[in-house]
Amino acid sequence: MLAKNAETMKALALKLFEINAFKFGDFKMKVGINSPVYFDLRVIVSYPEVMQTVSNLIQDYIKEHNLNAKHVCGVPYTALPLASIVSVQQNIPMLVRRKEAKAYGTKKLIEGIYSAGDTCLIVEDVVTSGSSILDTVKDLQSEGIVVTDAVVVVDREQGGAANIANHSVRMHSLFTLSFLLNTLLEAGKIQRETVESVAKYIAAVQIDSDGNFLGSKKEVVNDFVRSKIPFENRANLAKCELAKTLFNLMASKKTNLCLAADATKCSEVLEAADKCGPYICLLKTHVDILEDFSEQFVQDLLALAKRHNFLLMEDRKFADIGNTVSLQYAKGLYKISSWADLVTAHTLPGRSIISGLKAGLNGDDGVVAKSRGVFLLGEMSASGNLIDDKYKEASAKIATEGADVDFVAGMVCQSSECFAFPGLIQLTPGVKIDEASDSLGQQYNTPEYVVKEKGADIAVVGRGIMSAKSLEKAAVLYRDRLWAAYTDRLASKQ
Ligand SMILES: O=c1ccn([C@@H]2O[C@H](COP(=O)(O)O)[C@@H](O)[C@H]2O)c(=O)[nH]1
Repeated sequence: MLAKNAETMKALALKLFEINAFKFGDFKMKVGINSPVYFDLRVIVSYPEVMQTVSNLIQDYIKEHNLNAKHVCGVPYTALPLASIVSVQQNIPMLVRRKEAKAYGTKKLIEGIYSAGDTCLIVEDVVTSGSSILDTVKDLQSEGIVVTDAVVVVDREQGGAANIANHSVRMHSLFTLSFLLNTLLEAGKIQRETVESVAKYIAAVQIDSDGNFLGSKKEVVNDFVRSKIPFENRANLAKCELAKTLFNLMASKKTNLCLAADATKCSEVLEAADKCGPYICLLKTHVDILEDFSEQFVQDLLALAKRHNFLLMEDRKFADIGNTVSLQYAKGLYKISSWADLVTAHTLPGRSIISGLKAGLNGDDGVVAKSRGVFLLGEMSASGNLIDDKYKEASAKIATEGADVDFVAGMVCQSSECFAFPGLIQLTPGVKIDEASDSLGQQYNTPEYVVKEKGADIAVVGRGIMSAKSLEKAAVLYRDRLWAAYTDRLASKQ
């Protein structure tokens, strides 16, 4: 790395983390193995300043190391725009490798003007085994083009460089995974445990001299699965300030119980909030079922939340177009954005659901987006609900990718398969100790089952507490069982 670029590199590493081009969790890789760390450099096309910085660094590297070649070729598809910028700014003619030969016409695999014997420099975004680079090298070589060097943005340090070197191509990387991890550690963005568990995984999952993953022949332990990380550590990974606050509150108060205070009189909600307040991290409301809603109720509820240290979530399940959602959130009788720390929303309208909510905070009441957040619905507990795997996957993408992830505190869902990112909170409703269902489609599971088997971080309990003879005793019982299930989950081997 050039000394003059050291600061730029560090700033870029932090920016890549901020824009989710670099994330931690439990990710399925192309090679079929799960990984605790994932790079998605496809997102950088949405950040022109990041594209410019990365391509400047590639160009500096090429000049500094005299990697002169007659052509430049990006490995499809993520590296194509980077290679294009290098080509234009350095005046090096580009070659484009097709992933599939055209079914008609020339049937060429390499587009551009070249002659056998020409040299070509490869540009790639991320290298794991190096197989994508080698596929491109093979197609270039079959046209008689000479490839000796490849510049990559990130080397995951799993043996890709050696694999490529076995085919007589030198790999040069701007970033190594270790550099990125250390930069995030130094900046306080991740903890030492994160660095150690990623390093342990990378050391265990290296490729052998035949280019195969050693880890694929044995059980790979990814101890970066979110259910194995304590809440206080997950707080450091959260992109949303409210998620950080909630994780820390859960860890310090030792509770992962959310009370669904579903009552139709304000006095009943306030009574439940006062009696159960010391044992909960979150109190969930449906203010539209209150028959006597008033501004005074909001003030009283806020005072109880402060006294007993819990957050408020209005389970509004917003689902309209952005403009309507912004008005439903901030205006009307309930002025939800002025008092609810968190709200829930369906992902049915797409990403505009989040921008609509954020727009609702642009009014003149002084509430800032940093002090608010949303839980997106990824699954429902109602039997026969219409959510399928495709919808679930798309919802998880909205929660984990793009500029608005700083507003997403977590997902309302029934299982850990819904999302992998440990900086998000899984909120699971449908929890009751002694019943499996109600007469209107609600399905229940026990506290132990939802936390240990299904990955719930916070369990939502409504009638299990609200219908009990003693609200306080019921809250203590659920709090104790849920917290014990969480500590068992952390301690268990699998
Ligand atoms: O999928 C979902 C989403 C939200 N809920 C809400 O949680 C509570 C559950 O109440 P219980 O009395 O414990 O059944 C309620 O407010 C629902 O609106 C859900 O149940 N399922």
